[in-house]
Amino acid sequence: MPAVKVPDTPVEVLVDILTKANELAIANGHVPEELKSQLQKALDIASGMDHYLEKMTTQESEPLAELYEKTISHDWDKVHKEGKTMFRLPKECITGHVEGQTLKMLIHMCQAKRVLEIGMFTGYGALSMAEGLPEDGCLMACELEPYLKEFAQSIFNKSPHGRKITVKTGSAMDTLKELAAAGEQFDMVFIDADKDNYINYYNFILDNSLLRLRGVICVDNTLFKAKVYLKDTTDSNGLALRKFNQFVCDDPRVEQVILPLRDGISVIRQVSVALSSETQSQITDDEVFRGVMGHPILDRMRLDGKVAYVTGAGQGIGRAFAHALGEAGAKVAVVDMDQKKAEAVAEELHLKGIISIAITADISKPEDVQKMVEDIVSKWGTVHIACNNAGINRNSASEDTSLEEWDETFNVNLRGVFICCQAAGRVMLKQGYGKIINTASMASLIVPHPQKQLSYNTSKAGVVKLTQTLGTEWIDRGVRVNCISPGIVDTPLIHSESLRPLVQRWLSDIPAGRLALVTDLQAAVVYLACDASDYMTGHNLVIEGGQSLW
Ligand SMILES: C[S@@+](CC[C@H](N)C(=O)[O-])C[C@H]1O[C@@H](n2cnc3c(N)ncnc32)[C@H](O)[C@@H]1O
Repeated sequence: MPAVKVPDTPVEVLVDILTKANELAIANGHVPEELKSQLQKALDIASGMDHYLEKMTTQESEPLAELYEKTISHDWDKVHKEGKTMFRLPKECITGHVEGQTLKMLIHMCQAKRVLEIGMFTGYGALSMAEGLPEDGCLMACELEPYLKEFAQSIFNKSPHGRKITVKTGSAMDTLKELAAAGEQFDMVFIDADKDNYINYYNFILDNSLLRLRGVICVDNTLFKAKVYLKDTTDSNGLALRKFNQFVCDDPRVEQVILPLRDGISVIRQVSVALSSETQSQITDDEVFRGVMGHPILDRMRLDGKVAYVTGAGQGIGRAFAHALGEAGAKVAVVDMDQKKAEAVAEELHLKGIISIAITADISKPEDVQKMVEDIVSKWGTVHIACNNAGINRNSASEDTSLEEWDETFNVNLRGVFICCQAAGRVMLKQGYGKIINTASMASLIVPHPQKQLSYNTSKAGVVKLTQTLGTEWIDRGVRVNCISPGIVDTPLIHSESLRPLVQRWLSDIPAGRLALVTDLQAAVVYLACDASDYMTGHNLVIEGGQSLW
């Protein structure tokens, strides 16, 4: 879509002045050539900028382009004269392409899920921001004019992101009061309504905690056609914005920058305020108040810079663990007997920007395990997180269980896990730090039925005892060993011919009323892998929808 210029930004004012000066210079025979050439150059620089920004900024989506087109071609005078809008709305109100994409980028950068917009107009900014929100994100747009809600809604309905937007008509201040009374909070607030009220909106948001800790306030038009800094300004909006900018600049609760984009966008974030002596006497200023090392709890669960491996990561629980550890920031070695599966999962992680490698290893073979650990150490220097997850399950009545089946199960489930713990543990003990997370099973606590799986149950009980023993033996050298005991997980393993008919039977034994999903286990592995769980060792973390309690 061809870019339509929105007038009245500092750059546009500059272009206007330079154009006039240039015309005067050309018309006046006494102006030196050198001055004319410099003027032309200044005009080229100023007039080319907006066009270049439009061209180099990611193109807007179809619905946004339609919204823009519909807004600028609408007869706003007519609808006002017909009494459909309270005020005559200038089409230049619209945020537009470059600013819309900037807002969308800010949404991504602060990972916002809940956004508040004050002053929606036809919804260009709202839809741009909604496009940047995750699927379960939401945007509340405040707009005085009911006519605009209908206008915008017809286009929101054409976008898959439109359903994230709720429009609240009426005075924005009334809506803010309602939201505060309901205890609502937002990750980002975009203020773009009546300029005289900017300070009131801003103060209300901060005073009533409508902005969550680490949230961001963006404010539009804060350069207001350069009037905020031109000495001869008499325009009331220009003066209101000058006052607003100074107020925010002097406010110790926040930091701000004004981006000289279009008509100026202020980006404001809250900072923790130095405590006054009066407040200091009322509160306990410790790590609970400030966060351990200054980190809020969710940040303490991040695994940035950590090196992890997950065995049996080619599918099911292991794959989910590999994704979870990677999403939390760790580099992940995806280990599986099946090379293709390991490579496929490593590729999935890579597509999500997670650093990963695929390693083929049979964990029942000590030489494979040794090589696995050596490969990881030679690639990434160490191992911090060892997820010993690979396991097998065979079914047979105990009186018929062969020694082959017993040995095969124990070789992977217990001996294999021990070999992995030992190989990774040696690296970890040497560096005085490590997190080992073994996959045990609810079968370590109860005897799942009616299927018969003696060797599996016994081997998993062994994993718990192995975990308890290593967990207590190694904790004083910085290595924590814990295990996770999932209930019956909906993985390819249980879709075998023999197990499928048992699913209904199992469901009646599970208080949660459903099988576990691999995603139900992901937070647990991240928790056990992160420093926030440092005081936990030798623990069996049971995640079974309550099944072991019935
Ligand atoms: C600059 S436009 C907003 C542009 C919009 N953010 C966009 O992305 O295109 C300002 C809007 O604020 C609305 N407005 C003005 N005063 C208001 C108030 N007190 N409460 C709610 N909305 C208001 C106007 O009707 C107008 O639609």
